[in-house]
Amino acid sequence: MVIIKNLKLQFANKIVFEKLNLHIKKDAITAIQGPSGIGKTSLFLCINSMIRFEEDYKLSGEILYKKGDKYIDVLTLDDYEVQELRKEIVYVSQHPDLLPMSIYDNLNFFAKTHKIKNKEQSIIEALKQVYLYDEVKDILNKSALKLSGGQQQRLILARALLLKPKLLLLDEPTASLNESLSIKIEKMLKQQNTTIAIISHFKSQIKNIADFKYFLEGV
Ligand SMILES: Nc1ncnc2c1ncn2[C@@H]1O[C@H](COP(=O)(O)OP(=O)(O)OP(=O)(O)O)[C@@H](O)[C@H]1O
Repeated sequence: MVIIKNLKLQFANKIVFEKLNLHIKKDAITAIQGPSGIGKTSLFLCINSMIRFEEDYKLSGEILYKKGDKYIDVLTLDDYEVQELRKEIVYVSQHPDLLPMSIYDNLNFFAKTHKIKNKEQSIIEALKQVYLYDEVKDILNKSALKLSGGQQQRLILARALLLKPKLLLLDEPTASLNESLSIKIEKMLKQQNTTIAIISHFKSQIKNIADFKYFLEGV
């Protein structure tokens, strides 16, 4: 689904990674590990091309993404093509980036822009998938920013699942959750019929869900 060849990323004069080669296989879960600051989040931002919003960066190599039955190189896309790409590749940040709106509207906004069918039912389903529905069903019109860290993290995961992405990039998706919720979320992710790449520093999590593993090492 994604083939990364000889990727090099640099901010100003600092090389983050180079000669990076990696495959994200369709319908499998690929785990990305590595020490703090090695470039895991930056790698995800390269894959969905959000890196282009950063200042003073240089990116070279190839990120081949299978769109339909042909591969496109993410590095060569124009802004419109990138916008379209982000409907298929959804990134879930480790820092919940919720909008200053109600819980419901945080989902509804994206459901509308992505033209999700059976919107209301799909929103409820997504909240149930992340084990949040029972906690928020009576406060759906309250601000999402008032939720706890763990609830916010599950809400942005629900938002991503709602969009039914072809590739889901998860950056430490359970970092703010307790162990029992983390295990439930892991099981749910394992049952998804989608391609997932996940950054995680939890060895047990990687053991539980990863089909393939990569460990990023310093340059
Ligand atoms: N916009 C930026 N401008 C300059 N340097 C940056 C920028 N974004 C990230 N970096 C640097 O690039 C390196 C990789 O950062 P990144 O966040 O990708 O690492 P990470 O492996 O995800 O770390 P962590 O596990 O702590 O989240 C770090 O040294 C970071 O300071």
